[in-house]
Amino acid sequence: MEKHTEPLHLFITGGAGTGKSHLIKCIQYEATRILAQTSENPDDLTVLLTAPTGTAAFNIHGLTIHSALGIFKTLSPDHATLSEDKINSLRTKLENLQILIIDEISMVNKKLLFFVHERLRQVKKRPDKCLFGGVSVIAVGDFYQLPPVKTKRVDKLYVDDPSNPSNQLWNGLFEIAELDEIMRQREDGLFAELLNRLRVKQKNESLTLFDKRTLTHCFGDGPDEALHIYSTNAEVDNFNKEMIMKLCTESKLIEAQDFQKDKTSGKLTLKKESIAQSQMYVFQYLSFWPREQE
Ligand SMILES: Nc1ncnc2c1ncn2[C@@H]1O[C@H](COP(=O)(O)OP(=O)(O)OP(=O)(O)O)[C@@H](O)[C@H]1O
Repeated sequence: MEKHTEPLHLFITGGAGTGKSHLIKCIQYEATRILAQTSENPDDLTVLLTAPTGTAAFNIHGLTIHSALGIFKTLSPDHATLSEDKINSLRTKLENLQILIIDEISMVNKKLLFFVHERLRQVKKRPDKCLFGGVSVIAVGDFYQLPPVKTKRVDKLYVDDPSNPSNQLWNGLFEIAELDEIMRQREDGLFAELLNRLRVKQKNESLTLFDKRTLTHCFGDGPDEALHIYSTNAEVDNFNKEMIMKLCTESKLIEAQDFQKDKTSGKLTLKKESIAQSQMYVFQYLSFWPREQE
């Protein structure tokens, strides 16, 4: 791989289960291996795997964008530039970074992407116009999935708004690659195709008769150990209770003790009323099982 190739801006998209996360792990592995050959120190961090939330980052064994690039959650303009001290310590970690991978890009808004651009530019000591400081960016995700929190429509990445200076960081810049084969349900083609149709459906569009039939056909209890998904908490509780009763043969009554802080002394005191409530709660669940003979 040439050391000074033009930076890549690639958006990999596709519906749920098409293998986006799987693919980026492969890209990270291969790119790290290849770039290690051109680095002076093979242990240099050349590829960074990130996601906008902790859960999404955990799923790909990566870091959150905020922690990886020293970005504050508030995204306040005061923090767009880091102090020299902080930027230096970030620079020691990222000075050889060549590829930034961002998973779940649908949850990133224009402001956050601007902070990413700014931070990389500072780390790489590049001028304003140098997009993402010359680092290649591979964004992965599906705009039909979760949107960014508390973001107006115009601040969403895919909304083309030339009046917004951050618009140029996404619209017209990223090349699109689409994965169109669902890998997660690959043994059930009919169901996978139905999921693809649901993906692009509007709330006010009703299901076709064919799709309704396919879904009805999917109803069933399945094996007990399989993950069950219900639409209400009451149904979840019922199923959990049933399973507990099936699996547990012994019962124990545990007395709960609830404490509260005394406003005058500041000490914790036992709360009388709620003990009864707690006991009832425990009893409600445990009384289904046969009690031990006293
Ligand atoms: N090329 C492949 N061959 C076989 N299995 C694959 C392939 N790509 C992905 N998978 C499997 O398909 C499942 C879904 O993949 P993955 O989680 O990467 O999809 P995704 O597009 O990121 O989904 P989501 O949008 O829901 O996060 C995983 O179990 C993964 O191991």
